Amino acid sequence: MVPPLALDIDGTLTTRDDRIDPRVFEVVPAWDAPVVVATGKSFPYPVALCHFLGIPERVVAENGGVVCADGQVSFQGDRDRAEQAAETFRARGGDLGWDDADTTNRWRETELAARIDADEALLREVADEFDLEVVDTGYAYHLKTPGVEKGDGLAAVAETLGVDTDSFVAIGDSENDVSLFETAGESYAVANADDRAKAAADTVVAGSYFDGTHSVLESLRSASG
Ligand SMILES: O=C(O)COP(=O)(O)O
Ligand SMILES: [Mg+2]
Repeated sequence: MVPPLALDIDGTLTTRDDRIDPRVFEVVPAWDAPVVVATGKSFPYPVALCHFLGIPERVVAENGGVVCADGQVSFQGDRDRAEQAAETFRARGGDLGWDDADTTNRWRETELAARIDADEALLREVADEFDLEVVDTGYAYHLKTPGVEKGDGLAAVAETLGVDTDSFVAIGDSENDVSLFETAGESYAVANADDRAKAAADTVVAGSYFDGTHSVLESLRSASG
């Protein structure tokens, strides 16, 4: 039997140029165990990914802020506080960096994200004042409630599914995956992962992006017989 999976999206299911690797559409729907998509992106993104993969919506979004499994959704984190902090950030000359449509934050319910070229020092200063934290995924800065983590989201999904968290294999690439790695029984960082993710993972694989993820999935599949 293959193990259940907790998969990050950006940097893990993607290519170097931020596209979903086409092999994801072959390998993930054929995986014969639950797959949880655990991301910093807002809720509609992993839901859409599950939909178009043809797999059940088992999702941790917004770094643990939104958790969905078996048709139930729950929320953790204080978006209003993040909004207030963002207002202060803007008043001091900061810019979250999105256009008017702001599809990055438009559907975000528990935190806010800033573009990776936003003023990090100012964002951290303001976050401190509002008792929020800044998480750097390499793709965006997330202004979030401390203690809301992907790992707790995975634990909640695992409980809903009646599956032990220890049986999960997690694969990811950045500091927002550290809690996921700690919660899952076994964890892998892809080669493009940041230092925190690499330090937290049981194994750092040689391949980058989905090449690395694919190699893990292949070896799990052959080990399962
Ligand atoms: O939303 C981000 O910044 C990164 O998303 P990820 O957690 O899927 O890598
Ligand atoms: Mg990632």
